[in-house]
Amino acid sequence: MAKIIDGKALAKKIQAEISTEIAALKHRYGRAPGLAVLMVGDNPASAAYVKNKETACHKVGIASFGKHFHQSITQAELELIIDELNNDDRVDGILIQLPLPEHLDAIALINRLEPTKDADGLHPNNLGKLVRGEPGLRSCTPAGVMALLAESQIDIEGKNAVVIGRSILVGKPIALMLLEANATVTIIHSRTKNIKEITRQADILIAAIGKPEVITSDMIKPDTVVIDVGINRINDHEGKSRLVGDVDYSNVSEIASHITPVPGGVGPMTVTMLLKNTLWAYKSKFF
Ligand SMILES: NC(=O)C1=CN([C@@H]2O[C@H](COP(=O)(O)OP(=O)(O)OC[C@H]3O[C@@H](n4cnc5c(N)ncnc54)[C@H](OP(=O)(O)O)[C@@H]3O)[C@@H](O)[C@H]2O)C=CC1
Ligand SMILES: Nc1nc(=O)c2c([nH]1)NC[C@@H]1CN(c3ccc(C(=O)N[C@@H](CCC(=O)O)C(=O)O)cc3)C=[N+]21
Repeated sequence: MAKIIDGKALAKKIQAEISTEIAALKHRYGRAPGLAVLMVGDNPASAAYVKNKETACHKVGIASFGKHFHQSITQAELELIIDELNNDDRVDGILIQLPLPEHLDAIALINRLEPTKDADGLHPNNLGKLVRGEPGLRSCTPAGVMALLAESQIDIEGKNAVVIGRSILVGKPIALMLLEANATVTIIHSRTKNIKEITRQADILIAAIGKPEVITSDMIKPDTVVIDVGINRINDHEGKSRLVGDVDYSNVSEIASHITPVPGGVGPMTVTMLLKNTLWAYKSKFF
């Protein structure tokens, strides 16, 4: 049976550290760190996630400048709001909740963010720093995955790491971080052939696909470390809605060496890294 990598527990531990650090710094600097989350429309999954972030901000002492806009907001209106937040000294981090409605150009909005306030690490400046191995704001989910591997004392150097998914938000930055940690990295995507042959070579397998339970136990070799980034809402046999990952947890956990559950794995770490990035941006203003 695989060891369960407990993301909820690690998130709690790191959030307690963040909270202590903020309590000390806010007196010295005269204000708390601030995070603005921009959400457009009412995608229920996004709404739940935004709420989680606000609760977490409140817990650690980060001021929340959350803004929720109607589906019909225009590109120009959002650009103006981003400019205002870029110039607002109380705001250290800004996150644009993705995906945005079709009529909006997400890339143009991300490019407009002040890179030092890009709490999600998606601005080209920050992704460029990641590619070059320079310090900078790192994407939250990938940073959360790396923190989980470190906490579980998983050896990365020289290991075969296979990442399934190549999005800018998750797959690509995870692959780069694993490379930075000296893994031999393979990226699988929807056009990859013979996927199972590749996943069976993995010492570390990261699933970031967005399809429920598609990674099955025949796709991995025994003792693989399995990190499940996927968050999928499905209806079970009784018609009840529940969250599952991209990994068939019950079967894969029989043969993997370590595995992250969904919920309680990568998700809580994403929120925690967002808080950590906001604190980092705040501190870099004063140091
Ligand atoms: N736990 C967390 O904190 C977070 C979880 N998520 C979850 O992670 C998952 C991935 O998110 P995201 O990266 O944004 O999703 P995207 O849809 O942007 O990317 C999915 C990737 O998976 C690839 N893919 C799709 N189907 C297959 C397949 N059958 N075989 C191989 N590759 C495939 C796609 O390939 P191609 O590029 O060729 O289309 C693409 O690169 C989602 O479930 C999302 O909800 C996301 C962010 C944070
Ligand atoms: N710009 C941007 N950055 C993101 O990082 C981003 C985004 N947009 N859009 C949507 C996805 C999705 N995502 C999640 C983060 C945490 C949980 C999370 O906390 N999940 C809990 C469960 C939550 C529940 O029960 O509903 C868990 O897995 O234990 C889920 C999903 C971040 N995303």
